[in-house]
Amino acid sequence: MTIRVVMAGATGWVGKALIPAIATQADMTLVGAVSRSAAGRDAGAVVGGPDNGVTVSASLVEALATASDVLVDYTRPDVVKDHALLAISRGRHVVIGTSGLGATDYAEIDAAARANRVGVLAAGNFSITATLMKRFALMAAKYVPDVEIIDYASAGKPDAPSGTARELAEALAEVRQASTVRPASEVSGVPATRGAAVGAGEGVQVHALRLPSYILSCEALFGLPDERLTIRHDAGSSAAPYVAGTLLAIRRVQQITGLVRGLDALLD
Ligand SMILES: NC(=O)C1=CN([C@@H]2O[C@H](COP(=O)(O)OP(=O)(O)OC[C@H]3O[C@@H](n4cnc5c(N)ncnc54)[C@H](O)[C@@H]3O)[C@@H](O)[C@H]2O)C=CC1
Ligand SMILES: O=C(O)C1=N[C@H](C(=O)O)C[C@H](O)C1
Repeated sequence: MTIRVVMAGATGWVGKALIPAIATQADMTLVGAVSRSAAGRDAGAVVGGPDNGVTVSASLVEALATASDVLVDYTRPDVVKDHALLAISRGRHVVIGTSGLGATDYAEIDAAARANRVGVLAAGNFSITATLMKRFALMAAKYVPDVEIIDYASAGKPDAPSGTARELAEALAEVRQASTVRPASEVSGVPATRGAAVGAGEGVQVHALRLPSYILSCEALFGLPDERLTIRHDAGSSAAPYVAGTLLAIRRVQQITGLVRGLDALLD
């Protein structure tokens, strides 16, 4: 049966790439789209393609009045959690691309999804190579106890750390061995320059840079005496890398109950 998809953030950078991609998939159909600025217009036309017969809604509540299976959210950090909880309460599965949420938010979303017997698939980064970076970093953490993350993004990015860095830090914090580095709390000077510990336990230090010219890059640095390993991902300037991973998530989320975090969970 065709998967009926609602896209929130339809006219955004990622939404504009996803809507035409969904239209070319034989096993899914766009049945709803949300954008306040484009409300009332045809969703295909607002992203620069042919009409697709879907009228853009001004709110998610409005879009969910039509029957659907999966909500895909690429909106804003201050919007995504309410969207996810609303869709879950209406029995929809949810694919979360939007950044800004952390372990505590995801625990709440997981509980709501289990209570409503739906699936949620959230990934800080739906690109294949960013997912491989996470997988390789988790492998390295088995052998190297000391790791820190540098998160590079554009000057105007509204959240820090990025979804990519946050998911990576939280995953590494779960598997890391005890650090050999002097704790930031025992450093004199300006301890905040040591970054923020993200994740459970001692966490992983994350350093978020925000500067013009960056798009999004993420680096996991592992140090041992006299040697160092850097695992780095660089995103380019188009949203193309996130399309295939999001389509995969749309296909798989209906087989899940509760939350799965990270595209790596879907790769063999
Ligand atoms: N997980 C991943 O692989 C990726 C995640 N992202 C994240 O996805 C989010 C969106 O990224 P972009 O598309 O670049 O942002 P964008 O700013 O280009 O698009 C966001 C869209 O959401 C709309 N929006 C805001 N509030 C809304 C609401 N209440 N209801 C409906 N629509 C609303 C905005 O008007 C805008 O059109 C960001 O948090 C970004 O960090 C971006 C790229 C990849
Ligand atoms: O805001 C962005 O642009 C991006 N955000 C995602 C994040 O927060 O990790 C990832 C993507 O590469 C671009």
